[in-house]
Amino acid sequence: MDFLYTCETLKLEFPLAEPEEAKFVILGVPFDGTTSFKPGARFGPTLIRHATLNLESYILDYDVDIAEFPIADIGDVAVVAGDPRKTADRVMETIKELKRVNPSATPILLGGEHSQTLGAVEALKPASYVVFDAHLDLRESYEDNPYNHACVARRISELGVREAMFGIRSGTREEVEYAEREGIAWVHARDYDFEAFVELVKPLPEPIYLSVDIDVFDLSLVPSTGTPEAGGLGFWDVVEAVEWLVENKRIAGFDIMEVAGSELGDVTALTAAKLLFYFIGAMGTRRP
Ligand SMILES: N=C(N)NCCCCNCCCN
Ligand SMILES: [Mn+2]
Ligand SMILES: [Mn+2]
Repeated sequence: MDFLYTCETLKLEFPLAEPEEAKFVILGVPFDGTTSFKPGARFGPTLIRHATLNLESYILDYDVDIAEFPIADIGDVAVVAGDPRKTADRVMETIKELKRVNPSATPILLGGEHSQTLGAVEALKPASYVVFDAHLDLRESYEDNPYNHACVARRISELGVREAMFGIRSGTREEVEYAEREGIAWVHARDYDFEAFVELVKPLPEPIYLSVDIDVFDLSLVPSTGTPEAGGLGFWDVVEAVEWLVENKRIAGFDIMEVAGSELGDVTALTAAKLLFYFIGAMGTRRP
């Protein structure tokens, strides 16, 4: 099928399913219009797809081959350069189009700036937002733009979506106060462990939108992300949390955002691609 706002790009190498029949539908969002530190998020989706070429589709610890799952790749959203709100509108429209033809599809966004998660959340209307991120992203506005990536969790919270955040190690006093006022739970990267995660997400209403800002990982794993921060989580920390959510909660959608770089084979994209495979593997083998 044709979507109004997508364009062709490098696709995954798997035998791909049509979006109408797929269980997983990948959509790239190559937007980097509000990046303030390191550039390159516009290359994120292409870098992740390319990085998948390095990976086996068979997942050893699950004994599953994700190439056997119905996965569609509908390409990238045609971005409105420099305008995060208009681009997020296109993300929203694209996901709505998809859900009209395939209500049971799980959309997977590959970014691109975290600002674009807002469009996916607006389309899917989850009850809760679980996010792995170095940053609180709770600013009212940043650099004169309320749709800057540093504001995305604030905009989502204003929609009445419950939030829980993990791996945090950067924010302002105002953001911390906002979280406190609104009852938004967050766990500092220093205090993160699996038990703390389960305790906070267990009571959250479903369905859940799960967002991984790649900068949640220690910067050794994601050196090219736009606003890297030392002291982050390890790879298996996040995989284990994803596995718990997939097993125990209904997932409305998933994303891996803030992947950036300027060279194929970038470490950051390799981290993202591996996480993508684990998410699909875990979802594809969950108990019905
Ligand atoms: N969500 C984000 N990526 N936020 C990062 C915002 C950039 C804050 N730099 C502040 C630097 C002060 N000297
Ligand atoms: Mn971040
Ligand atoms: Mn973020």
